[in-house]
Amino acid sequence: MIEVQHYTKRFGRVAAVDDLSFTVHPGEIFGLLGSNGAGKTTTIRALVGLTRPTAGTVRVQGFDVWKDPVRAKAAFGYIPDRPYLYGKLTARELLRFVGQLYRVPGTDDQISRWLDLFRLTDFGNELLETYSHGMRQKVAIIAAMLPDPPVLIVDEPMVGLDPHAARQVRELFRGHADRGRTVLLTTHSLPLAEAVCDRLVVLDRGRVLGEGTMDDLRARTGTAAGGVHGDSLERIFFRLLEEEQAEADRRREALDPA
Ligand SMILES: Nc1ncnc2c1ncn2[C@@H]1O[C@H](COP(=O)(O)OP(=O)(O)OP(=O)(O)O)[C@@H](O)[C@H]1O
Repeated sequence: MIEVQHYTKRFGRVAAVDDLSFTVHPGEIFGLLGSNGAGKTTTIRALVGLTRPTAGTVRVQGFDVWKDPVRAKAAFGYIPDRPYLYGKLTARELLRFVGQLYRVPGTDDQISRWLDLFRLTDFGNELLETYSHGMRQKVAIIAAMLPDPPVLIVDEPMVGLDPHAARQVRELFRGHADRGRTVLLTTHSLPLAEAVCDRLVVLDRGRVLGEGTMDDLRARTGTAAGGVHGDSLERIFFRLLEEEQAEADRRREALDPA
C-alpha cells in the first residue's frame, strides 16, 4: 500500500509538487501522468527516499519513508527511469547480489527463469557495461521484481524496451497487482496507462488536474462521447490541460483586466 498525504516539494520558491494526496491499495496499478516537469519524478523520488518532502508524508506499507526508512525500503522494488547498474558485474552477479540482500529463496533458479523470460540467457555472464540500454532496463526490472516486493514503484518503464519486452512487462505488472501487490508507475505513454492502470492521477506543474478511474475521469471531463477516440485517455488528458489553461487565463485576466 502507498499513502501520500499533502505531499509538497519546493525547490527554492517553485513548488515542483503542491499538496498531492493519493492512496494506492494492494491489487491496484496506479498511474502518475503529466507533461514534462509536472512533478512525477519528484513524487517518485520522495516515495523511494531520495528527496525529502518540504511538507506532507509518504508511506509505503504503513512505514513513513523518512521516519522509518529501512522498513519502508525493504517493502518496495524501484525501477528508475535511468537505472544505474555496476558495469563491472555480470547480470547474474548483480542479480545474485540482490537475491542475497533480500534473502530470495532459490535465487539461482529464479534468475535463470527471469533471464530466459527476457531472452537474456546468452548474456547472463557478460559484463553489464556491454549491455544495450534496453538490456540494462530489463536487468533493472528483474532486480526490482526478484524479491517479489509488496510494492513496486516504476518510473517510465517502457523506455528502450522492444515491443515484445514491453508487452511482457505490462503483463508482469498486471500479474504482480493481481497477486495482491501494489504497483505505481509514471509514464508518458497514454495507451499504456489506459491499458494497465486501474486508477490515475494527472499532474500539471505540481498540481492535480484529475484523479480516479477512467470512468471517473470521463465523467469529470465530459468526454464520454462516442467516436473512435471519443473516450480515450489521450482525449481526457488534453481536455484536463485545456481546462487548466483556461482557468489560468481567467485568473490572469482577473488580476490584470486591462
Ligand atoms: N533538484 C532540483 N532542483 C530544482 N528544481 C528541480 C529539481 N528536480 C526537479 N525540479 C523541478 O521540479 C519540477 C518537476 O520536475 P520532475 O522531474 O518531477 O517532472 P516530471 O513530471 O518527472 O517531468 P518529465 O516528464 O520531464 O520527466 C520541474 O520544474 C523541475 O525543473
